[in-house]
Amino acid sequence: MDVRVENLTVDRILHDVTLAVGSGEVHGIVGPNGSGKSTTLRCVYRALKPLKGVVSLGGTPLDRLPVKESAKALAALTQDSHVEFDFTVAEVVAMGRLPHQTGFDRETARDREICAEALSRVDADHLAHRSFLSLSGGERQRVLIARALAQQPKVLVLDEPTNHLDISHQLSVLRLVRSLGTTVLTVLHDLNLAAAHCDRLHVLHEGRVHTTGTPREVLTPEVLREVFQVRAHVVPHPTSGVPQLLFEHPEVGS
Ligand SMILES: Nc1ncnc2c1ncn2[C@@H]1O[C@H](COP(=O)(O)OP(=O)(O)OP(=O)(O)O)[C@@H](O)[C@H]1O
Repeated sequence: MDVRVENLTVDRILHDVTLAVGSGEVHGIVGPNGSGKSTTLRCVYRALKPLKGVVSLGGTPLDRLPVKESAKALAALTQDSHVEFDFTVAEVVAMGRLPHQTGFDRETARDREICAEALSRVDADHLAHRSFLSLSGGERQRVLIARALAQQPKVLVLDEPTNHLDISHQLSVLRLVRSLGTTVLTVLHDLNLAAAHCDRLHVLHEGRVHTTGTPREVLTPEVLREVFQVRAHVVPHPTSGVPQLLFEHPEVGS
């Protein structure tokens, strides 16, 4: 299922943001703090109604898609994905199945199987009976990713999914996300991870799309200087060839 964002405008925050994610592609949104990345995602997962512009899922504008349908199609891991009450991890992941259930439906054996598999994919099956609130930041993040996977969405929207994760889990979560074959739109702060794991990147700057393209097209010293105000060397990764950035220390050559 493809995602189209056209001329998205949110009062004083986003200005005519347009981007498209092809079905099954993994796209990253990158940009400095406050550039509008989370606000763009909020419009996609329907937490925010734009002043102007349209978000479409599979060619249908969100305002013509019943909430239940978009909840089935799209899962979001957000900066506000909080769990307030003392649920167990298994209960939190089971919430991912709710859009697929109706009325007084009870959880089926298949639901439980899907949830167990989702937990196992993020290396968290051993946490199933723990209280969610007792988990570390990284463990919580993996459980919230499992909840999104349990939803079996066609589109995954992720706001900094590697937050709190150690390097091994950062890599395994991004590899997993890529292996799903699901359409993914993710905000990532780490530009090297974004280059390695995304098909295309959209660089946001002051609420506008500054540049869009493959990591090689987008992550140039010029864009990094103009948008992020850093000096960087771009070198090919020795095995994968994807661009990787080496940042210049501020006092070096300044
Ligand atoms: N509800 C709101 N009311 C007023 N300003 C807002 C609101 N939501 C976001 N903003 C502002 O809009 C700008 C963009 O915010 P957004 O969270 O989209 O940025 P971001 O690129 O995700 O930033 P970060 O990298 O720091 O997470 C920021 O200046 C933020 O303070």
